[in-house]
Amino acid sequence: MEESKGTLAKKIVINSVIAYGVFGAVQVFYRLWKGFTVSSRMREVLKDMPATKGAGHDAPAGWIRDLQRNLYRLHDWRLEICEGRPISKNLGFSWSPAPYTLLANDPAIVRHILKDEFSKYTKPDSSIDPFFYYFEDFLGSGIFVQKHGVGSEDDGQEWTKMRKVSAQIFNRKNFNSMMQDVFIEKAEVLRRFLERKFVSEPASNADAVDIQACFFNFTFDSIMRIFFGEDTNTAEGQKNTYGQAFDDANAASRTHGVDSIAPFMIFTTFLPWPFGGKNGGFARAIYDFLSPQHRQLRRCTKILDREANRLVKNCLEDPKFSERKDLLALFLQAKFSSDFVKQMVLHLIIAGRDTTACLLSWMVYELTKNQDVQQRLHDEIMQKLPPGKAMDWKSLSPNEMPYLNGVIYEALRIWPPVPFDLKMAFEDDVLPGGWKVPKFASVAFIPYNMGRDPERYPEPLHFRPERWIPFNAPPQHEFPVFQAGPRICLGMDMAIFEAKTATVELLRHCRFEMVPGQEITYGDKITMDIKSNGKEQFLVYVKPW
Ligand code: HEM
Repeated sequence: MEESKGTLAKKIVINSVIAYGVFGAVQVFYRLWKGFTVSSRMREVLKDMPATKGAGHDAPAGWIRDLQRNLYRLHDWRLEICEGRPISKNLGFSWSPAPYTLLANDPAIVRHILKDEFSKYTKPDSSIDPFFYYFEDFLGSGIFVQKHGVGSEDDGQEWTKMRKVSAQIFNRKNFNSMMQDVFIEKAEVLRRFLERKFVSEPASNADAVDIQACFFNFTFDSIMRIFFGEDTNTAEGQKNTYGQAFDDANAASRTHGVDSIAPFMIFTTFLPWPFGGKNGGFARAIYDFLSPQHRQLRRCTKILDREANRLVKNCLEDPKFSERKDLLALFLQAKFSSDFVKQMVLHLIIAGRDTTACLLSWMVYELTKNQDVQQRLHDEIMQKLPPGKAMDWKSLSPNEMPYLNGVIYEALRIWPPVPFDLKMAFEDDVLPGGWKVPKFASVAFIPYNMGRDPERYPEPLHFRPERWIPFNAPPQHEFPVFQAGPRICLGMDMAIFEAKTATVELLRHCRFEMVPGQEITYGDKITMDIKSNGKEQFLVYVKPW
């Protein structure tokens, strides 16, 4: 009796293992078959579109090796492989819909995906794109990762709500005037800090200032006050828990996202549920658990959450709550839940802080390379807005300060803070020019390439603010540095105003010179920062005029 019970249990175990083996094999086979069918169809639809330029780029995933070799100069590589083609393709794997990417440089196509057929193209699906999956892990489900249109489960209602609420608050007059005062005050703090670093000839390396770090501190301090009503002073070296956790989480989500591209493909395609499958199953949970980067991400998101709770609580308990004009208070006064508000604010920080700091860093880089431009800009500032004269939206407008405006636009053109961006097609489509797009292909628009197109901008690498005088705002789809269409950047005016304020305040007093011996390139983040001799920094000497 005992023996037959044991034999029965053994049989059950063996049969279960066999059944699971068959079930698993069927799953994997089904996924491969489905992936193969979808990707064959994508290739068929794309057969008339040229591949990007490069050996092997015609073959499925044939460009990946070339990409790996060129990662350190990614944007210039893209410029070369797309040259002269309104759109070109990078075919994905034969057994998966990922990563089929179409690289567009033609304004008509950009307009089509971002505006005319807006509802067909949205954020990539995190079950196809691991990078996006970890971005969501870090950012939760705020405005940046919300889908719209046919690719979203709620027909874009959540995104519409977030966009509406933030747009109303961004347009409020009192919020805008508060913003203006904060930027001016924080720019003054930075200027005083830099004046303490003044050097005379000859300067030594010990006197060098990492101006990029200064700009990241400036934009962080400004945003903390505008969004949270919190007074931080990282510009003068003060440490800040929220800022540190934010930077560390951002870096960890990116590194872990890139590292997990290959394991993600294996878990989702070759492992049966529940060990693998959609979103990677247990295998992915274990992989994440064992990864130091992912542990770092979890640790930081906990800190961010704790800090955000503290800020929300302080705000609600503030006796002056009803008079406060920071974004957090405005959201809470409008009775949005604190969870919604925490996410919104986190997204606005990621949207607004690094982008503007990158713009200012590249602008100073160009000013150090083009001392005649720096001199002319200083002259305009001393003539129109000398020290002591107040700045506001009007006095910084393109009409009042055309050269300053030209300098900012020229920096945005050559060094767009978001140099590359993509959307995923959630329906078959046909682009202007007759190019067919299959469902699940990603379509990228590339401000870096478009700003360096010699037909639109002759001698594109020459920094010439005069190109923008007199100023006619470029059509969004021809200059998609802030994106275009219904999802155009909400903070565009704020960013340009912030950059102008800082530029005027600094250039009134300080002159910048590049520290010699730096090999300047860009980093590999979503926002393009400066790398000098392999480090994320840009060293300058600060001198009086
Ligand atoms: C030079 C500075 C800036 C640049 C170049 C820039 C660029 C962009 C780009 C390219 C996008 C589209 C991203 C995507 O959905 O794929 C975007 C979206 C957005 N930006 Fe900016 N941005 C800048 C500054 C700011 C600032 C200061 C804020 C305000 C906090 C801000 C708020 C937003 C928001 C909320 C979105 C999402 C809009 C939506 O999805 O509906 N940005 N920005």
